This record gives sequence, C-alpha cells and structure tokens, in this order.
Amino acid sequence: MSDSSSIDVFDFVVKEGNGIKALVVDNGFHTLPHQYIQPLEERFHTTTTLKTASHQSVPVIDVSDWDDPGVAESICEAAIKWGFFQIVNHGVPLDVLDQVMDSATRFFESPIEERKMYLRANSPSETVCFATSFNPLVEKVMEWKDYLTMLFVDDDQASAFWPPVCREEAREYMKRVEVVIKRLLQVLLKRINVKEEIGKETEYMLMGAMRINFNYYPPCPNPELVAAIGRHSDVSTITVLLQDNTGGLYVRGEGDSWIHVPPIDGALVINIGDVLQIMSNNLYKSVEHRAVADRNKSRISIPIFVNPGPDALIGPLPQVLENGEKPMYKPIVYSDYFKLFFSKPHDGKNAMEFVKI
Ligand SMILES: O=C(O)CCC(=O)C(=O)O
Ligand SMILES: [Fe+2]
Repeated sequence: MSDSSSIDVFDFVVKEGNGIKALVVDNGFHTLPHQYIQPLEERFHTTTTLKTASHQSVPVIDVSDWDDPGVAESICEAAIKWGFFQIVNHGVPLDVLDQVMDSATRFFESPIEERKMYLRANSPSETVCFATSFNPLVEKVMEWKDYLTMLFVDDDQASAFWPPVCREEAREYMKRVEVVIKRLLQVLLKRINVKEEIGKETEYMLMGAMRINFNYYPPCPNPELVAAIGRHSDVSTITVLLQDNTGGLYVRGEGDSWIHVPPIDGALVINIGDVLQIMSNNLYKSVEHRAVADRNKSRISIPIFVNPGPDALIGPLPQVLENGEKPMYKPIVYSDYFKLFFSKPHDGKNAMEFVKI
C-alpha cells in the first residue's frame, strides 16, 4: 500500500479493525494521516518540557525488604507526592518480565488475520479484545496505538480464550505481580488506618477485577504532532506497568512540567489510580500521564490495571474520615465510574469531576 493510494485510513484502521501497526509497519505507510494530528494545545514539546523538568524524577524504590519501615515510608511518600514511582528488586523474576514482553511482541507480530480474531466482533470472549486508539468512535483525534486487553476471570477462561501466543506468559506474569500488588496495597492502606489483613470483601473492593493490556505504539514520522496515549489518569486502584527500553512515558509534575519515566531494566512502574485517590480522600494522588511515540522504534508497554470488582461501592474509606475529615467524593458503584471513563475520549482527570463533592 503506498501513501498516495486513496485508502480511507479510518476505514482501514478502525472499521476494518486492522489497527495502526498494520498501516504503518506492516504496509509501510510513511506519512502521518490527518486523523492523528493533535490540536496545538495537546501537542507535546519534549525538548522544552525536558528542559524545565530536568531536575525532577519520580522515585525509584528498592523493595527487597518489604518489612523495612523505610521502604513503606518511601512508597507512601511517593504515592502522596508523585502518584508514580518505580520499584526494583520486587521479586518478580527477570525472565518472567522478559517472557511476557516477548509474548506481547509475538502477538503484535503475528499475522493481521490472527490479531483480528480478537476484534470485539470476532473475539471468543468479551473479556479479550484487540483494538486501536482509545475510543475512536467518540475521539476527534485518534491515538497512535493498538492494544490487546485481557480481563482475568479465572485460569480456565484464560486458557480457553487468551491468544495462544501469549496466554501462558501473561498469566504467569500476572500471578507473580499479584504478590507485589498485595504488598503495595497493604503498605498504602496501613498509612490510611486500614490496619487489618486484607480480607475477601476489601480484596473485592480494591482488586476484584484485574486486567492486563499489551500496548503497542508504532514508530511515528511526526511524534511531536500525535498522542501515543493522551493525557489521562487511570481509573484503577493502582496500575503496575512494565515498559520496554524505548521510553516515552511522561507524568505530570509541578505546574505544567512533564517528567519522563525512564526505562530501567527489571523495574516496574507503579501509579496510583483514581480509585485510591478517592478512597484516601485525596491523600494519594492519581496523576495525569501520557505517552509519546518514538520516531524510529516501536514501543510496547504492559499495564496491569488493578481495579475494584464491578459492584464495589467506591468512596472515601470510613477509616480515613474517622478523624472528622470531610469526604471530598460521593460514593459511586465502580462499574458506573468505569463506564463513564470509557464513554469519552481521554481528557485528563475529567472523570473525577463527576464524583467530586
Ligand atoms: O504506555 C505507557 O507508558 C502508558 C500506558 C498507560 O498510561 C495506560 O495504558 O493507561
Ligand atoms: Fe494510564
């Protein structure tokens, strides 16, 4: 397919479900389609931003000793100040990280017919979906990304429905990361007065629905004009992200600065989602972030969204309000919050406005 051919990009990428990688990488389309050009105010000027942000970076925390009070302190401080941090020595074996990253690469490198077997219309299960951009039917400008999303229901469903090229690796990775997630949540909850072990009910409220995504951002001829992923905060409790060595994740710092989260071999990026900001009544921050495409290389990132179960009622926790603090948010059933987020284009922290008191 040549750039001068008269194909309709929207039809090819979205309606036929081929995605942006099929256009740019598989078919060698070299010019930037207009559907991806962001309005001026959303464009990202890495050089100026990096200059203003060069003195800042999100903390990197060594968690080899979870029982060290200094580790807990660093985690909570980072969650309060930055909403983002990286952890190293977390106990998830490096080969498990490599294998899940390789399996994601295999998925996106598999023939387009195989990827398309997971389009919403074709997928053997509604919990598995291959798609492009974020919400192309409501977006004015599309995001430079394809993704595979897999909601974990149980091992039988994962073995039956997740793509064979990545199902075992994704499952193993999730299992290993779950141990880390529980540790992190325990530490973060203790600081807000939830001191008991996390029981079944609390577990449903914090992590009742775990979803793993494989994000693929193709190389882009004009990265400064597009959003690989637009400004947003996550609607999770927390998110655990594994990124390859390309780089491109930016987090909002003070004022208008954007801070790069550099790839570190073996590290996991942790961020606080809206749910934990709401539950902690604004102590922990769910911070805006975005991803920028690379001019020469593709990039893969693998977030695990640790979400509440769909029926969980989300609001500031009673333990947080014990001291007479006023609630800043009204309670909402999690599935309603989730739907609200996915019904619109990415738009910063807009979803939280809906539940603010
Ligand atoms: O690719 C990244 O680094 C960020 C991905 C992200 O923010 C998301 O999927 O919610
Ligand atoms: Fe995100």
